[in-house]
Amino acid sequence: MDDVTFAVLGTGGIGRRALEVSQYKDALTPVAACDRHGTAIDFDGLDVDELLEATEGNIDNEVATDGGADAAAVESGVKQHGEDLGVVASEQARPSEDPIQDVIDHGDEIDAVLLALPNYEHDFIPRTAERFIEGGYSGVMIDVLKRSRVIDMLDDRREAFEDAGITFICGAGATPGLLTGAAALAAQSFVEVTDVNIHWGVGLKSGYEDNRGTVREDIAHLPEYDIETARELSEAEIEEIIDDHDGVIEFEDMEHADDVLLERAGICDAGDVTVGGILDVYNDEKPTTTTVRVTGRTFDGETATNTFQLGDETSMEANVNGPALGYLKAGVRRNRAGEYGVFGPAELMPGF
Ligand SMILES: NC(=O)c1ccc[n+]([C@@H]2O[C@H](COP(=O)([O-])OP(=O)(O)OC[C@H]3O[C@@H](n4cnc5c(N)ncnc54)[C@H](O)[C@@H]3O)[C@@H](O)[C@H]2O)c1
Repeated sequence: MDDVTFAVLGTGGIGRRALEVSQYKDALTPVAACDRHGTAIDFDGLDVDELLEATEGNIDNEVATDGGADAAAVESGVKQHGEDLGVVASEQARPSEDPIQDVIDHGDEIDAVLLALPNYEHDFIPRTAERFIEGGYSGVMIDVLKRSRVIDMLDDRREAFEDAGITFICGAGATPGLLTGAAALAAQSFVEVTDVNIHWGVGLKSGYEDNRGTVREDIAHLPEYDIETARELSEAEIEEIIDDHDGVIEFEDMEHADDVLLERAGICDAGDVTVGGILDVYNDEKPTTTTVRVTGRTFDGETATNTFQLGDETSMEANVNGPALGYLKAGVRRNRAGEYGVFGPAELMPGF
């Protein structure tokens, strides 16, 4: 594959690790990275080591997207070791009033854009995609979002993506993402899939501080919260919730887009997919083995369950960013072949 230049929008817990993992993938050159405060751009390739070192312990994960920081964000205080906030701590970055626009303005030199942005506002990623369309971008866009409803919002823009020449890959992290793809592969033994169960275990290897955005969004999946109420929680309230659960939070029946992504790939009905998991905020070790179970009927009348498990040693960061960058490359191949529109991770696997 020819060289692929890519940008990362959001250099929080996920975006920073995406830059790091990209160093181990062939033909991928990170040329731009931004957060809410600034942009680093270098078409010879960003110095990822410098950027990671400068932003270590200095992640901007304010509870804000483009709506401005609110009181909870200010109170949370970005963990800072220098004068500069987030990516601008790197000598390669410049402060910016509109970092995403900086990337859009250089879009003709960027083959793919990885959106490692928060999902506090469900339409933030679709709106960001629209800005790329308006800015004349034609390339690959890929996100690692979790919520089912956002897939529909992206689908609503399918024609606009097609007209623009954009190949949009949605829900391509770990779950949804890697595990959705695994379910699609496991389903190939069957002529009818009756049940897909995804149960994940995450121990936060890189620690709570670096993953505050993801933990807050996960709390929104607890029955007593939603995305709005989780957004309003102060840092102290989040820590109280974590303590109330002794650091181990269990989730059932989550709104994870694996369901709609498997349905749109024709594998099963969204209603036949259940997702749950256990998050251990304070420990490296996974509280349970991440397992995908796909149950179905074979052409010759047997009923069986195909099971896929992740190794317990694989971190959340490894399971999100390896697949995200792999799907990014798959997207670039499609884009270069002239295939545009919206694709989920299951559609990039063997189909029915
Ligand atoms: N699919 C999966 O398996 C999976 C797993 C983990 C996380 N995620 C998702 O990944 C996303 C990112 O998570 P995270 O932990 O890195 O979050 P984070 O809060 O640590 O980082 C978010 C980044 O986005 C930046 N940002 C916000 N608004 C911006 C704007 N207007 N312009 C430019 N940058 C902006 C912030 O500055 C920050 O750098 C979340 O939506 C999370 O749910 C998915």
